[in-house]
Amino acid sequence: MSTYAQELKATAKALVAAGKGILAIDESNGTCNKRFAQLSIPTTEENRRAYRELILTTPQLSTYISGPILFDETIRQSTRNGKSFVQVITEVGMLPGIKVDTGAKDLAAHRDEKVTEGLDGLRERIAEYYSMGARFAKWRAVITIGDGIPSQACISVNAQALARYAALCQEGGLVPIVEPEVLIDGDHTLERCYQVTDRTLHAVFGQLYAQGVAFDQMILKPSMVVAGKECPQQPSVDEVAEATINCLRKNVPAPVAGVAFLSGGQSAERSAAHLNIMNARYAGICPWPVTFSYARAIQQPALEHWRGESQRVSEAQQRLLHRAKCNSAASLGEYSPEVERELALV
Ligand SMILES: O=P(O)(O)OC[C@H]1O[C@](O)(COP(=O)(O)O)[C@@H](O)[C@@H]1O
Repeated sequence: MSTYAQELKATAKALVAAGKGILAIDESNGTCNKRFAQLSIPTTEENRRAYRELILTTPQLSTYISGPILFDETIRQSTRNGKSFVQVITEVGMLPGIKVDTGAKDLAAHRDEKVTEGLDGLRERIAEYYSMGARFAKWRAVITIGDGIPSQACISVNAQALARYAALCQEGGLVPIVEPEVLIDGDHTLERCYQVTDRTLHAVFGQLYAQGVAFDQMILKPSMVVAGKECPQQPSVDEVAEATINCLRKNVPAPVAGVAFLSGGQSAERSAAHLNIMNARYAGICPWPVTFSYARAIQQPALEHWRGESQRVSEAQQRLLHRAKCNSAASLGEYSPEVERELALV
């Protein structure tokens, strides 16, 4: 048992407390710059810092957000006035998180498949992040659906790495967020996504068990069971919610502290609607809280409004808070068109 067991249990519980979710702002510089470039925002370190300051200083953010996940560059940054971001986060009662993987790289001998790297030196990096104030971590594995893929090799190596990362985190006092993302890219059906998610979660929990990871001290960050973006038969919100809950109930052990979804390229409204039905209809039969850990589905409207202009910060923050509030409502099964429309009244 980890010497941090009690602390890890308390942290994991706090991350998925009722009405709260996790805010993923851990885009690597490459991904953050890509999002900036799409909106013609100059891709500088100062703009990344200013954007993260906008997010982290949003008034009332902690009403809906238990903790933000940061990137290595961000955890070392401060506000314009010199207050470290970690201090900004902890002062309002949120928990600082950190992405510790170093990215999904091409998997040798397997075309179009990826394996996530970052295990070398991870024990030492975890110790440093803990001493900086981080209390949870994240590692994302990527599973692609396509002709003849995913291979069992891709699923196995990613599941093994996720479990090695999770065990190291618990040893070092960080709650691991275990994120196996089945990508939405492609024209596959909902059924195919279900099969692949089922295989993936089965392998991931097999490895977590085999490597001694404590389920009540971790959070699962899965993708929802959806049809591929290019699939002509798009399922209804109800179908996605039902398939996703069925797949999770089949594979996720009851002691797991919580499930916090990624948004994976779904629209902001759609991600909230799916999460809402899962909670409104199925909360009673799920042994774990079901909430959000979105990046794009919370940030995108704020980023599109800000566009790098300092005079738009306050309105961008209103947009961010609105999405956080909508998803908080969805995590309670209380999201509605009225909640969605509230921003117009601000
Ligand atoms: O490719 P990167 O830079 O690791 O970023 C991937 C992003 O995907 C996420 O895991 C999920 O984000 P989405 O909710 O936008 O799908 C984020 O936490 C992370 O920022």
